[in-house]
Amino acid sequence: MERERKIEAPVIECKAVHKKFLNLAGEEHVVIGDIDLQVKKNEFLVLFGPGQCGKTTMINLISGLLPATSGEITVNGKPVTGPGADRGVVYQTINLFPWLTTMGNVEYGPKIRGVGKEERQKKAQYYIDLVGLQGFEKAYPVKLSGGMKQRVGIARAYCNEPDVLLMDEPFGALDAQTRYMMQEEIEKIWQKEKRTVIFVTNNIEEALYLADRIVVLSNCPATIKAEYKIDLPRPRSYVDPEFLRLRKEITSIVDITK
Ligand SMILES: Nc1ncnc2c1ncn2[C@@H]1O[C@H](COP(=O)(O)OP(=O)(O)OP(=O)(O)O)[C@@H](O)[C@H]1O
Repeated sequence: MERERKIEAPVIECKAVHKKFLNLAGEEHVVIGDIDLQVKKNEFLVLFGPGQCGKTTMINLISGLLPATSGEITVNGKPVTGPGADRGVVYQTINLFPWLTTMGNVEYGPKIRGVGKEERQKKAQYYIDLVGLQGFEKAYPVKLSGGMKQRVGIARAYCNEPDVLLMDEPFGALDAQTRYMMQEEIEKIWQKEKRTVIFVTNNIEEALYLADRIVVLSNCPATIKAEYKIDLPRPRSYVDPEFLRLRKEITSIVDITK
């Protein structure tokens, strides 16, 4: 019984999380209403919502970059009080170090944590191979396409071996074709190297392709509008009738919140 309870304990837990900012006029602007959210181990959770609803703010709160105004966020039972190696973040803006090669970028985290060269480069090579960048270890970001840079960002996040991966519209800046390709890639990577993921998008196809569960957020201030458990077999087809039905249903829910 005790063992079962432990297996079921959520990796990420948000309890009545509330966030407000002061705008330039000094007025309070509530961005996150009270959000309660639990994410299970190795679950691929998609936060889906309209533009400017507060998705990035949620990622910043869970990553520890921003403090919540009230409420509590825990990761593996420990309150989030700032950034930590247990949470890796992949951003839409590809923020690689331009002066470092692919290998240099991917091994960066273990390097600053003092992991020896041989061990960290072996680990980095594993993740470089995992994201399909073998042969580009010595390339600098300037020589890589947008999709390849995002692969480096994913390998870099994975190389820290975090419990949780937070992905904030990682494919939002890519062209449509590359975006489809990267959706397929991230699904394969996650199948091979399971992690607890929170993935932010405002693209319903992307959400349905990737999610175990989609949490639909309302317009700002963000609250949870609806949740969908997505049981479609993987890899998914964008033209599967159930995929298309869910796409229509979820899109209509987002529209009526406007
Ligand atoms: N540091 C800040 N100070 C003041 N207001 C902020 C701050 N960060 C975000 N906001 C405001 O919070 C609201 C939600 O922003 P956020 O970036 O979280 O939304 P989003 O859903 O990620 O948007 P998008 O889909 O366009 O990326 C916006 O109105 C934004 O201006």
